[in-house]
Amino acid sequence: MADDSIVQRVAELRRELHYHNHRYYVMDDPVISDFDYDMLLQELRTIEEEHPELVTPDSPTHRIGGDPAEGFVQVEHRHTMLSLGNAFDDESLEAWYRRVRNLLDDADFSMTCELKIDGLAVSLVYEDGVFVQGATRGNGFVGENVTQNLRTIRSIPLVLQGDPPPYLEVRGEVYMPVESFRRLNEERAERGEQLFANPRNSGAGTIRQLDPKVTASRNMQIWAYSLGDAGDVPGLPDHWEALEWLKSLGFRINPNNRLCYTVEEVKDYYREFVERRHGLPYEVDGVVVKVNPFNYQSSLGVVGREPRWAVAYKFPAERAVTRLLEIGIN
Ligand SMILES: NC(=O)c1c(N)nc(OC2CCCC2)nc1O[C@@H]1CCC[C@@H]1O
Repeated sequence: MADDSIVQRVAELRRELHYHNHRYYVMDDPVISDFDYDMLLQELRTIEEEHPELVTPDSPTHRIGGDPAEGFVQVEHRHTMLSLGNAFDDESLEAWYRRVRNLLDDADFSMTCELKIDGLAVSLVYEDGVFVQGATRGNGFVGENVTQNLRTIRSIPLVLQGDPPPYLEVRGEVYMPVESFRRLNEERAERGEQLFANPRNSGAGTIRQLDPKVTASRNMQIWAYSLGDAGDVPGLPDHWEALEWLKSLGFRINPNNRLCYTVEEVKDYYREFVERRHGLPYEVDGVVVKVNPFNYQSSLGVVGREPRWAVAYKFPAERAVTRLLEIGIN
């Protein structure tokens, strides 16, 4: 049985490694060298090998899980994962805005504008601050349990910082960065294998791999974009505060999110990213506009599976050839 000093050292190493993992993979701002990080990880691995009774599932040494799964177990989402209605031009965005204002008796309200990441929506469940279950969106009600694969994504925290509630669900979009997609296709071309059509397909395929080692070998990332349900965390007045709070817990929140107070500001944000979208290291297919205050979200409610309080303002479609040339495939 390990003596107290070993148990203390293991707890200290885990705290340090989760912190440095957060600095490197979530903040992209490491404070120690890769070498020093690896030394800490190796020290923990050595102790865990000598004292297997100390190993815990949330240990930073266990990001790349066990054996390949036979298939995926289904998971029912505690709160339905909603879809988004689309707007394709300023008129339909303004029509959405007017409908919302009418339903809110002409109240003023702020809106969050977020880039619509072109990836795979996932649900992350944490109990007592520890990552316990990850699932794909599926049909919105039932998804696939892909916990082992999501654990390999370094920007998904295994242990939360701050003071999380006993149960917390967070939603995010998992994606393959464009550069990783290009490199993956280069390797596949060299091996004469079939190429992936785009980062979204290769990302979706990677998350639905049966073998977590394959997922771990591809540089998948996540942007967290909402709570599972605003009701899970009483005391947060609106979505913008919820995103700030999620960031304080250790989630990776997109720095381009913007709080807007008028539909003109929303249009400015949209036009800014029509220009900037191809300079981003990940694919986006529009802007998600959300009514910010939670009380307004709940009074607006949901129609079918689409919230009245959100809309996806899509970027104009592009000629596929131009796109392939732009990301360097010709
Ligand atoms: N893809 C995204 O970046 C994104 C986002 N930034 N924010 C949301 O908010 C949800 C919450 C209520 C309805 C949509 N959804 C997103 O993606 C959705 C998930 C399922 C279908 C879309 O991909």
